[in-house]
Amino acid sequence: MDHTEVLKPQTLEELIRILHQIFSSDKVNIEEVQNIVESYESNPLEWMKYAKFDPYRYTRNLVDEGNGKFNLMILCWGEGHGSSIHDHTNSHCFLKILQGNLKETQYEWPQKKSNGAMIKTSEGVLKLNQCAYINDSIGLHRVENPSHTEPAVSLHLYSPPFDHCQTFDQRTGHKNTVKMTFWSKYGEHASVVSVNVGMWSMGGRGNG
Ligand SMILES: N[C@@H](CS(=O)O)C(=O)O
Ligand SMILES: [Fe+2]
Repeated sequence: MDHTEVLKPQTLEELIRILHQIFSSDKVNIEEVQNIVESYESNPLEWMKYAKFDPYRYTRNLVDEGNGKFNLMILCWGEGHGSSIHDHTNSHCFLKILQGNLKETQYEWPQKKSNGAMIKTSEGVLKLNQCAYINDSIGLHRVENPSHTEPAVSLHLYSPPFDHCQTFDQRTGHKNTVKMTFWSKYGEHASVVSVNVGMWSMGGRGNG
């Protein structure tokens, strides 16, 4: 089916329906997904039930499991919160701003035996409703809420879904594998026991 004529989704629910259709086929048209995700106009009333903040780290809140084809989640970034430099485990990563701004810095993969500072390839600020795309062949990135007064909220789609990634030390290029977990699922707070400590190594104030 050709989706290029699809009208702009009027609600988050409609966006999710369209994403299910698109990802039911085996070939993903990156530009098509990016355009549709970008054309949804963020309405906080539609996503606020997923937007759960932690005072110290960004949170990952699962919205939809995409029939096994993708994970759709809402990330909540308090003032100054950021991720470590990381990869995306061979998946597609779409990142849309629902509220505030996020700064994205991209890096080259470090050379196998290198032991020096990682090379920055680009830097930019993503604005409301913008949708960025990255995958491992484009490179690595770090995402930060640059504001010290405003929180930020973003919508992320990963296909295929993954639950671990590699993080990198900016000064040495050394890497670690970390497990990624959800702060909440479908708007319900994940129980305290299921919150894995692994996620803490991804978040923080841009330390990694
Ligand atoms: N890829 C990160 C968020 S970001 O920094 O792009 C995550 O899923 O937690
Ligand atoms: Fe990322």
